[in-house]
Amino acid sequence: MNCLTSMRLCARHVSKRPFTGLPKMQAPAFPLRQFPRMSSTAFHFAEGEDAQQLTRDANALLQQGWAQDGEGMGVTKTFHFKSYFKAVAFVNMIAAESASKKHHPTMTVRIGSVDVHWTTHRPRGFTQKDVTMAQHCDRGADLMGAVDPSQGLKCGPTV
Ligand SMILES: C[C@H](O)[C@H](O)[C@H]1CNC2=NC(N)=NC(=O)C2=N1
Repeated sequence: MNCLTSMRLCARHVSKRPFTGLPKMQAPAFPLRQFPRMSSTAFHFAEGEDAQQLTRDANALLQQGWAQDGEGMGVTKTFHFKSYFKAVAFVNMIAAESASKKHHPTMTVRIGSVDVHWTTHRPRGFTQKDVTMAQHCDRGADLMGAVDPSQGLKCGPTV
């Protein structure tokens, strides 16, 4: 054991080494602000919205299977159908209401399902319009025979 590996202080080395202070703090692997988001219940309401009313409505939508989007700016839900034709008919039903209300969702159509996302672009955020349109989707889905996810048409071989 020499003077560097032992815990004993060696006057020869201690005196020759300049004091460099405490070891530098290591930066975290990623900036703390980019830490993965915990699931959050904070919606970003657009300017001018009635926050109390919108909070009640947003919570009711969450109870109906809607989920907050990643930014808290809107809500998303996937509707399932037994045929592609029904999925497309559902999209058209939403499209008709969107044209009439001048409020448009982002939709992804799959063989037996439709993803719907409601948010408001101007003013930016979640609004009563998104709530009204999401409620319209739920009513339309019931009328058009939306099914449980397990019953929806899936791509691939049937077993
Ligand atoms: C002029 C027109 O009514 C606006 O651009 C509408 C169109 N559709 C819209 N749809 C959605 N989702 N958000 C909007 O802010 C919006 N604005």
